[in-house]
Amino acid sequence: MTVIPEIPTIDLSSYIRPDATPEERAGVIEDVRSACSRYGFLQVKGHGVPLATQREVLESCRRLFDLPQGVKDSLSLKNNPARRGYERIGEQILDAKALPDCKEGYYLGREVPLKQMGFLRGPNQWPDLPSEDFHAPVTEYYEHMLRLGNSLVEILALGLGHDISVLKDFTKEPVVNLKLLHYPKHISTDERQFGAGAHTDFGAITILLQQPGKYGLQIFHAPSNAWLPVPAIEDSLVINIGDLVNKWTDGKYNSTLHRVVNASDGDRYSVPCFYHGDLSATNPFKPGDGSETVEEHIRRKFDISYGLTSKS
Ligand SMILES: O=C(O)CCC(=O)C(=O)O
Ligand SMILES: [Fe+2]
Repeated sequence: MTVIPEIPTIDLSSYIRPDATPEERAGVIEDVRSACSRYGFLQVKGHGVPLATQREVLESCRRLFDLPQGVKDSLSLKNNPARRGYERIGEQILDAKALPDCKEGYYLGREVPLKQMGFLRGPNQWPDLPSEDFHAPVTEYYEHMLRLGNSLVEILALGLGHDISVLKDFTKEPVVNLKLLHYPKHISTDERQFGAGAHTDFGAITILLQQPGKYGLQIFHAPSNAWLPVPAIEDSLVINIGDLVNKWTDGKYNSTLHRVVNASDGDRYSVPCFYHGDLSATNPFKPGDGSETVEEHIRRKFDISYGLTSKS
């Protein structure tokens, strides 16, 4: 009988703490390496993101998605070359064999001036909510994601046997985007309906905050041919490898198929943070391998999932 494993939980404080010893850091690097090569998924605690900040950003999700539909639609990502803003229910198709996703979302990222606007970079679209209810908590969470994302890519590179200097171009001006998500209660009886259809993430790595207790995320475990639920535990963040790192490591670090079916008895909120990296970077682990740039790779996958053309 195949034993269905649990996704490992790793305490990152032994790497992040300024006084962590080289042995402690090496232990974390090895644990992350093993989790990435076995599952492509892990959970982390000791990540340094205050619990109050996590709670506030989830509250901000609720406030945003509670706005009237017309207000949300006026902030649509489809009118925005930077792809910042609102996605309505059914607007994204993550699995072409399933029905459109039963979720609504909202993309945000680093504030880039209008004159430098381009794919995945530009000014954010801010909803008309008091700053303390939305802008401030979301920005605070975002700053933590930047810091944590940078530590994680460092840990990944070290685990692959590289010096962190290989990340110079990749982390120069990294595109790191947040997506606020809302899954309404799952009421469909159609087995092709998911909150998020089965997919792998497009970028380098994803850091996911789930609303505590609101199960729904499942990852595909190929050896046991089973979908494993990922626990939604307070103060625990889920990290997963995206297609870029999968490609750059020839599958050594796997981007694992996952999907969401809201298993709770009500709304479920979550906040993935997609660390894509500098858009002009290519494979930091094998320079000059002729691979696509980060931008070419993400643009292709992202725009297809929204039925957008890849020109603007
Ligand atoms: O909501 C979740 O738990 C996961 C979302 C996800 O997989 C994604 O947005 O790529
Ligand atoms: Fe995902």
